[in-house]
Amino acid sequence: MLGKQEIQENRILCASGNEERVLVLASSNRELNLDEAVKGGLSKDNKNYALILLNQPLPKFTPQLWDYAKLRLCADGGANRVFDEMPLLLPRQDPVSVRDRYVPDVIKGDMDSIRTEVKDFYANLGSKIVDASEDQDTTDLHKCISFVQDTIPDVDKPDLCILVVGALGGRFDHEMGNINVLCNFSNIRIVLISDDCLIQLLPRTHHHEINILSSVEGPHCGLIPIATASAKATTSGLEWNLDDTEMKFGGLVSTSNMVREEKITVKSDSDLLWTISVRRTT
Ligand SMILES: Nc1ncnc2c1ncn2[C@@H]1O[C@H](COP(=O)(O)OP(=O)(O)OP(=O)(O)O)[C@@H](O)[C@H]1O
Ligand SMILES: Cc1ncc(C[n+]2csc(CCO)c2C)c(N)n1
Repeated sequence: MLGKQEIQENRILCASGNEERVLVLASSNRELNLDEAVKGGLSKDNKNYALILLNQPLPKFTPQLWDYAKLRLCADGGANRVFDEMPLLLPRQDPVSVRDRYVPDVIKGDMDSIRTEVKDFYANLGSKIVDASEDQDTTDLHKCISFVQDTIPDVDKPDLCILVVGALGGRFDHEMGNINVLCNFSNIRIVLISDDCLIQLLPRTHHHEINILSSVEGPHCGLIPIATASAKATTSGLEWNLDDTEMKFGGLVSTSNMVREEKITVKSDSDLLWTISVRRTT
């Protein structure tokens, strides 16, 4: 019954305790936002997110997300991106020392995209290399999420969040595969982040309260039924709210909606994707 569902606060990306969203601010104003994050209680010790980097151009705030992550994984060719692009994202630092400092904890995938020199480089610096080439039925992102799920101690799981960069804006089959992973692991808080938007799954099992940090995100947003039609979805805080409204492909899906309040509430009888734009100031 919807009325009895537990409320799931969206604690992905807000100021105190929701620092990843603050870190996304780095795309517009790095100094201010990191200050803000520290004021919000940010320290390297209280992070509980894993960062997964895919084989796509790295968003410009990747170094900030990296610095505060508890575990950093590259999905196969994602390691090439860290090797090639981290020095470019930090142009004022010595490229050799950037490479030596930004070493993934884990590289996992079917290993058909990572270059040998990159694999050897990170293996020598202590990365755990997991060759899962025998599995040709799940994507490298899926393999990495499984790794996190199997590795994080149970005590940390309730707060676990996985941030994924490089999931959007590329090949459509890959993008759909990446979104499918949100559905494969609907019990884990996974956020796909790009320079343009965030995407996460809102499972039907919860009522959701999404705290908007309007200095970094919005106003454009969307709610999209993903696995099946939503017979009834109800929202508050949006320009075009739903009121026990049906949503389905071939009918209504809520795109080009706008955030109107700091807190958005969502309930639905089927899983929905929530997406919101990331602000650009440059
Ligand atoms: N163009 C893209 N768009 C979106 N996601 C991508 C894209 N390319 C790669 N990825 C993501 O990065 C992960 C690792 O990429 P990589 O190129 O190593 O995968 P792959 O399995 O070798 O891909 P391919 O299907 O091209 O053989 C993929 O599992 C996917 O999640
Ligand atoms: C029905 C079906 N379609 C596509 C693939 C191919 N595939 C899906 S994930 C993956 C691994 C990519 O690293 C590969 C090759 C499959 N196995 N089954």
